[in-house]
Amino acid sequence: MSPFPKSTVLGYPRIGPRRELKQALESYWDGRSTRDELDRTGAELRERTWRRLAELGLEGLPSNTFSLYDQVLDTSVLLGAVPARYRSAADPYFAMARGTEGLAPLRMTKWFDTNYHYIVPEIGPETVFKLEAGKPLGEVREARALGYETRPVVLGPVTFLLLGSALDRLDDVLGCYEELLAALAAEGVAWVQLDEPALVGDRTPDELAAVRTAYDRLGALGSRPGLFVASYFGDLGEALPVLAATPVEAIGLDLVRGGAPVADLTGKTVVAGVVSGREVWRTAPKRALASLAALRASRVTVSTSCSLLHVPYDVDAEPGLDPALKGRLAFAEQKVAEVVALARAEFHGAAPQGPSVALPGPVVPEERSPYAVRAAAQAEHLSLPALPITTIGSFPQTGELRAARAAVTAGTLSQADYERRVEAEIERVIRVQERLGLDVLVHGEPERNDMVQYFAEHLDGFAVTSNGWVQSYGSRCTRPPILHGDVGRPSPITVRWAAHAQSLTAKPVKGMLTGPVTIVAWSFVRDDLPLRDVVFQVADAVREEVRDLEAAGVSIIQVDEPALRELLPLRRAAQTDYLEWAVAAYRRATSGASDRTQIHTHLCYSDADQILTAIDGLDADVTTIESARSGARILDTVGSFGRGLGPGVYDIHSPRVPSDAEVEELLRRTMRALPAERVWVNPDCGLKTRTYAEVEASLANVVAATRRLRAELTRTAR
Ligand code: MET
Ligand SMILES: [Zn+2]
Repeated sequence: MSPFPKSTVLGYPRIGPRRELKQALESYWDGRSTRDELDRTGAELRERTWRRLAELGLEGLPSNTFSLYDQVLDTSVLLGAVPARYRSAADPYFAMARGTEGLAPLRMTKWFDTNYHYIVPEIGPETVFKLEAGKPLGEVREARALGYETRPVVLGPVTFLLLGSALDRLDDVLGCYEELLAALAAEGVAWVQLDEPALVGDRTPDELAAVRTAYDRLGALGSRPGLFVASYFGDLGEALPVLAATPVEAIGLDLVRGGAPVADLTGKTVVAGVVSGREVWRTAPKRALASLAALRASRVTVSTSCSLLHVPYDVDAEPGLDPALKGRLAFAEQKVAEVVALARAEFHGAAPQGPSVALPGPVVPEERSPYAVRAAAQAEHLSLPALPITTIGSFPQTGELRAARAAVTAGTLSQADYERRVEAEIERVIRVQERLGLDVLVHGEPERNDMVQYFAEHLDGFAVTSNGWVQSYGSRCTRPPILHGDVGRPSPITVRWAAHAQSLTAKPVKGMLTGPVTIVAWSFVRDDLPLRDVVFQVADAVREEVRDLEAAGVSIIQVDEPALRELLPLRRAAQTDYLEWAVAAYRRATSGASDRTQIHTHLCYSDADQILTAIDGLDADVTTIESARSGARILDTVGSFGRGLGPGVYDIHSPRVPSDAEVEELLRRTMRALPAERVWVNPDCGLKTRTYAEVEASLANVVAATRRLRAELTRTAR
């Protein structure tokens, strides 16, 4: 077996340095280009990545890290786990990812504690696993034709099955992996990378036994490539000795988030993740070299702590960043260079230091009255109908709006003209909602490029990038701001837009803020302060904004915390502490509101079991939460909290317009579980990725369904 290369990365961004893949996908989905054209863009991006990694001096190049949508979905396809209902679609792959006219997409959820979303494998008793190895083999051949030998990266069997809640199918799936390894060996592939990030969480003895079974069995294969099992996002803990006792030749460790391995790994290659794939700060060379030196292994390879999928491409594509800050930053390209330098032990000099530490003041939230008192004050102040209909905040981000923002940046549109356009868009959004008959209106967030970036642009202590895109799901990317110093709010941020919207209508307009945990979760954060202190600084800024909105006459304020679960530590031992301070930060941000101001919060997933107490602890008057795609479970859990609840009545991730009958059915389900006076009606999430045609048709059906149920309520009341 050839030795493992001295330097590698676990994966690389794939959306393209100028988001070429995004453009190509969206053009294909809109029917403006062919599948061939899409595939050509894919091939160009793969070629560019391999060439760049080789130019930078990286020895071990990965392949099969490209994906047209998602690497977990690719694994479902690789193993033949394509549910029967998608097989006859024109393009089954994208039908699973995005749905079609008549077909809902597969479920999507967040990838461990990142903001990347994957498509959840759907595995049932009827699933027949069958290897379809075209993609990994194709990429190996494609790279070889360009002169590069690569290491295909495939999601490992244990993590794949855990994500699909089907570990009982291990035996069947291992048959496919055996076939895959044999095919790769026949192709002359020296090493394969099997990703097992699920092993850094708490695993049961049965699950650890599955790890042993899987890798003993794959290791026993006669003809196979070297096996490199990569873990990331934390410490392998108990899984490390299990894995080390199997015949796998190389083990990948996240030495940024995880601790130094206790096990003696003599006989193995350790692929040491000392360059963070999650953060944008330059690697401190002393620390990295010390972790490398501490390893007891037969061979050590320098690597990233996880795939570089989670950082942008290139700091040098950021001419607008302050040079002092730039000197502290490393994006994917710079991180590859760091890996190479560390592997050559040529890493000299210290990474430049950030600003000095400033601690936030003492945390003493001023509590609001108990819910019953608040609810009475709000009922009197707001006089809403039964089953109030609202939305989550954003309305379609039209091409005109995006073009106008680009024109301001380019200097061809004045700030004043831009602001007039935003006001016109707010008026349009208000009129649409009035015409449809919604009860609590929103201004539509047209001024926001993004729910975190917009706040970052208006707060001290943050920098924003112009090209720092990171993939969130499918073709969607975000540009996480960089929180590099102390946070402050020099002046009100959203008040003028909310006040403008309220001036246009007699109905209540809900003010929209992003919560402190989410702002931090979706930013790259300074690493010289505990995360908790950073979140409290942001909470104080949000608190000032809440107070100013209230003072401007806004009676309902939504503070979104869709990322609350995302920062949850993967291991239970650390979770309680996190949830305590996260809840405290939210309450600090919202508790300055008076009793008659209604505080809403919004979470975009229903798989909330781990954080139920925390959601309760937020003490929001109304919680809107995703639920349309995932059944009634939320009703049994969050439904028991005794405050307002709006389980989403339709999925906004797909262009599909829900029928009124469908919405009615979901509403009936909610009303069987909750007293009517606590039920709110709303979509699963914000509408900014949809078109006006989709939004108006969908909301019209929501209103029709709600009105039928309201009429029934009035009849039973009589
Ligand atoms: C990801 S949650 C989004 C909430 C935000 N208020 C919106 O509607 O876009
Ligand atoms: Zn949402």
